[in-house]
Amino acid sequence: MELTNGRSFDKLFQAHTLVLNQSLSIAGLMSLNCAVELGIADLIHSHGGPMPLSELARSIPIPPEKAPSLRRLMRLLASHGVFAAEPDGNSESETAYLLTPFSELLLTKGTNLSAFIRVNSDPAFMKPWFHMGDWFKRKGSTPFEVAYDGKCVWDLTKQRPELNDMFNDAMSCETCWVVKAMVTEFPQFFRGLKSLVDVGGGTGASARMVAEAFPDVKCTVFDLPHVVATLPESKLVNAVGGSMFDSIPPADAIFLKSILHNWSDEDCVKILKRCKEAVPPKEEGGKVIIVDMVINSHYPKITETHLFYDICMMIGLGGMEREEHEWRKIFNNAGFNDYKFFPILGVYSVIELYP
Ligand SMILES: C[S@@+](CC[C@H](N)C(=O)[O-])C[C@H]1O[C@@H](n2cnc3c(N)ncnc32)[C@H](O)[C@@H]1O
Ligand SMILES: O=c1cc(-c2ccc(O)cc2)oc2c(O)c(O)ccc12
Repeated sequence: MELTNGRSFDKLFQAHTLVLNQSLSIAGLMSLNCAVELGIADLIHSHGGPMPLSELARSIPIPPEKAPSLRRLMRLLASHGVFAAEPDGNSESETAYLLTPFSELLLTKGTNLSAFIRVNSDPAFMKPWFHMGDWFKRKGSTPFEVAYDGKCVWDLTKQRPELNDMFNDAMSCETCWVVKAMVTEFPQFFRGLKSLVDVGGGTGASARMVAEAFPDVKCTVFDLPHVVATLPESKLVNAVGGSMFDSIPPADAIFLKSILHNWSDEDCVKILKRCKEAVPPKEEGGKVIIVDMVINSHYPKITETHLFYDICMMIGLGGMEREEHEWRKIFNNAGFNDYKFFPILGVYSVIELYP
């Protein structure tokens, strides 16, 4: 038959479902962003137990006629595991909502990932996605640069402080979460160090966490001058402005989290050469600690996240996510022949390079 082209009707409708599903996947991200804007996770948390929809509607608060829309929003979010839904014990027709491990990561108290959701659903940061097709047909640059008249992320954030703050807050909330896990569960990476420089350390979140957990380690955050200029005075960490392509302040260890995936292979080699100049030899405890992604195919959700990030790096920064053999090539080209991969932090691996 013409329509099925030899395929079963079921197969055809599975494909049809996938096309419709993918073409509306924005509903997932933007509904999540809406939940962040409305502070729904905090409201359920303050309620202290399963929260009936009507109470949630009153606490946001929303006009009564929007309650059915809130029910639809919560139904989608619950189907994605953001919240859990159960029948309300006091009313047959109502549903009550609870937090899940996902929405616990949205609570403002503590380390939360709300700023990360906000940046990825912000119109200014979404704009480059609309220029992807156009960019493919041209030479050079990135979709971000096509969207912003040749400006890269760092040019735009330098020019627009509100975007600088939004980007840095997003990076730092996510990093706090990861580095907190690292210092508590894997302290061996930092033990014995006398000094550490967090290169591209943004708001200094990682450096502060390491300094708090290891008071003997002198911690420095090194980033572009316009980023370092926004940091408050701190007794805990030094802040140094500059470019990692020029020179990096010396230390026992250089820490690079979510830096190298922003850059091309050639730029990564340049950065790592500067890192090598900044640390003492392995025998004296020198090392570079990288926290970044290594594409693998062990867990489908992790692999999918790596591939999403890879495209995000392509549109935003001209960077990429890499497989282990691609990382090895970069390390060797930068003069590091001794390194170890530790796939221990979910989507992230820790990689130690020894000079
Ligand atoms: C994706 S963010 C990562 C921030 C932080 N390491 C984290 O994981 O949250 C990249 C950082 O690199 C910084 N950066 C960009 N170009 C740089 C350069 N040439 N020298 C130093 N830092 C740079 C940016 O300002 C930004 O803070
Ligand atoms: O999660 C992100 C998002 C970006 C990003 C998104 C959209 C743009 O137009 C530019 C950048 O950049 C990131 C990044 O550089 C990083 O190292 C980690 C996460 C993200």
